[in-house]
Amino acid sequence: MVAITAPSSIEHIPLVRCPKANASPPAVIPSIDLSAPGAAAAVADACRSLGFFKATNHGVPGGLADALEAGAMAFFALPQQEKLDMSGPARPLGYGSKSIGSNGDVGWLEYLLLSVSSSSVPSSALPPSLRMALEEYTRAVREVGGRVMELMAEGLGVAEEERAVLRRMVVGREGSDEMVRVNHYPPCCLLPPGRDCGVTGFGEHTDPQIISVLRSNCTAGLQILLRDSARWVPVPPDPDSFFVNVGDSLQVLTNGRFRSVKHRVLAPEGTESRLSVIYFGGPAPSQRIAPLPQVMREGEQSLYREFTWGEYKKAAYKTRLGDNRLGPYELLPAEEVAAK
Ligand SMILES: O=C(O)CCC(=O)C(=O)O
Ligand SMILES: [Fe+2]
Repeated sequence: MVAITAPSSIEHIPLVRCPKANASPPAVIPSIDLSAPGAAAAVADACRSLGFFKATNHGVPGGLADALEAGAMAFFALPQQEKLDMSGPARPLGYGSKSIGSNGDVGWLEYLLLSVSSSSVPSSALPPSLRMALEEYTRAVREVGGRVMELMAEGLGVAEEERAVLRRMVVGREGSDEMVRVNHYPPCCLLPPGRDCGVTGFGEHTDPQIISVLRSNCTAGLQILLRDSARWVPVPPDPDSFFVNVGDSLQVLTNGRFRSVKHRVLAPEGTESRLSVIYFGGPAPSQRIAPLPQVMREGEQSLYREFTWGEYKKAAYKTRLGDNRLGPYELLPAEEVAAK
């Protein structure tokens, strides 16, 4: 079973501007049919080049996401105080509005950040229908994450009997650190439309975990950074598919073969809200994060000083969203790591 728990100031701070990404060919985002032969190679290619791809044919019934979306929109429509009373202010878990983390990052959004535990009984006071929808959805999406991690291992050339090496760090592992985040970006009309800047919904960052699996409604806003050309491109929404992000920890576990993807969200300017739900797959706090022996070539040096997930998470909570959180752990100058 999947249990969702939400422990406990909401701050109103000035908003920041987000450049609109240049229009670019939509085909730039790889779309991978998870059930097709060759999926493992396509996943590895996408994780090497972009750290990001769209996953189709994932087996999760659309009804689960629809139920969650309905429950989440009903929750976000409640008066502010009720939302806070139900889930507590985000510290970092709980209900947050405009402020992300505790280091001054702000965005045009409200959100619920919840931990997912495989054993504990849900203690959150969220409306039961929302909690149930979250649990069902998370159970299904975690499996997608697990399958993708197996494909990643296969695409990295890990021997068949060890292909569960990444999946086992997260899925079904006692004490693993899985979280789910529901982001609601109401339409923002603070800036006149047609300018080359909008309002930041969620500032640029990489996700610190191993993997993130995102699903949104039909409202656009997500952008990713193409590392090679240093260009931000919009990700056209697709509610029937999932978007997979490589997280910082996976970058280290693969000794830089896979690269975590910088991404951000521009607040919607039309009449429709954006609603996204992200499953974050993190390992147990004691998990050592260092290049996997299964992927290292003979004599290959680690590019990173090793750390535990608990240490990295703690450090991440002390930094700003856009900081290079892996920087302090790099053993080679950043340019050399980027050139690898
Ligand atoms: O809402 C989105 O589309 C992305 C949000 C995000 O990157 C995050 O919650 O880490
Ligand atoms: Fe993110």
